[in-house]
Amino acid sequence: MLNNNDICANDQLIQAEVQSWDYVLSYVLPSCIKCAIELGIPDVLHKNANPIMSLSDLVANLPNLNPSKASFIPILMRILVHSGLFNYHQQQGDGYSLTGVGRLLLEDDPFSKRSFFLFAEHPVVLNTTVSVSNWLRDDLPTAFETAHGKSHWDYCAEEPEFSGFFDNAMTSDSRLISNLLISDCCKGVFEGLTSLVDVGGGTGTVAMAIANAFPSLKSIVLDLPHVIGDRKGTGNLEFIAGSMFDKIPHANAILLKWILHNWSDQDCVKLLKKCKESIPSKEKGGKVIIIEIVMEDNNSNGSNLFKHNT
Ligand SMILES: C[S@@+](CC[C@H](N)C(=O)[O-])C[C@H]1O[C@@H](n2cnc3c(N)ncnc32)[C@H](O)[C@@H]1O
Ligand SMILES: COc1cc(-c2oc3cc(O)cc(O)c3c(=O)c2O)cc(OC)c1O
Repeated sequence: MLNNNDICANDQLIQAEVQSWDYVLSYVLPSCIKCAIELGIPDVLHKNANPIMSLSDLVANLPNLNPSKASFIPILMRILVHSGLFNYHQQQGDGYSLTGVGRLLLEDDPFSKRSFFLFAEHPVVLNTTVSVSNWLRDDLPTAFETAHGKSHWDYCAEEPEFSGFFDNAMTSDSRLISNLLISDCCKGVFEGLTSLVDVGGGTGTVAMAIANAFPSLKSIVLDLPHVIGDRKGTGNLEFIAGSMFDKIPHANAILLKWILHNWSDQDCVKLLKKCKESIPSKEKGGKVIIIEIVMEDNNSNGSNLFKHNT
């Protein structure tokens, strides 16, 4: 007969077993989200005249689905319903609709996270994530270099397809943050400035929003040549190709959005010194505006580890 200690031990084992299956299968959801995006499921649901779309209509409207695979769509939908991306409407005979999070997978939603999901599931990124233990054993600075033999930025310069995925992911966040930056809550930071360099400004989404909101402010995007490409500025927006470690154009202010987290402390100090050389003193209005994820102190329990700070 089982005593109380055995029952406790059994309960703990069952809990551990359940938890471990969650970990083993945690790869399933991101790959199902990628699959749904690539099949066009969120966009087909969104474009349907009725907010609830029947399974048969959904299957019939998926542009690239091989008819022999139609019976697998309910299984995919079940996982995505369970994860809160789609609603399931049984009363209406197996119907689906988009949830609030599901809307963020749409191609033309202004706050779409779609390109971030596609980037995170790109084979180059997946190969990086499975190389972390090798990286901890070798002496290379990043897991990306362990997996691919060169830095993320050199790889991007040579592989336009991957670079496009990365730039699109960054652009999607920039669209969201730009709206916030030029809103009442943040626009004071830019008032009175006549020039600003968005260092590592990517495809220019943030600089463009600032240039449009502040017509008397010249907004310059500095990024690597493969990112700037043949982008041409207009009016008060300019694109400059170059390395921020070589030369940063002079301006009243510098914006560093999602830059410092990619670099070691020593590189950050080097970069911040370069920034200082390119702006007037604090007394004369010079400023460096940093947008980064700020981590709580190491002693916290991690429940609010990530905070967006401006
Ligand atoms: C994480 S992304 C952030 C892009 C953009 N600021 C944003 O938030 O969407 C980092 C950017 O830094 C650029 N970058 C990397 N090394 C650079 C360098 N040496 N000089 C200029 N830009 C660089 C990358 O090309 C990329 O666009
Ligand atoms: C936020 O700025 C950056 C994000 C990322 C990045 O990188 C990875 C890498 C990975 O192996 C899996 C992932 O899901 C992601 C991301 O989702 C993600 O955002 C990378 C950066 O520079 C290389 C960033 O600056």
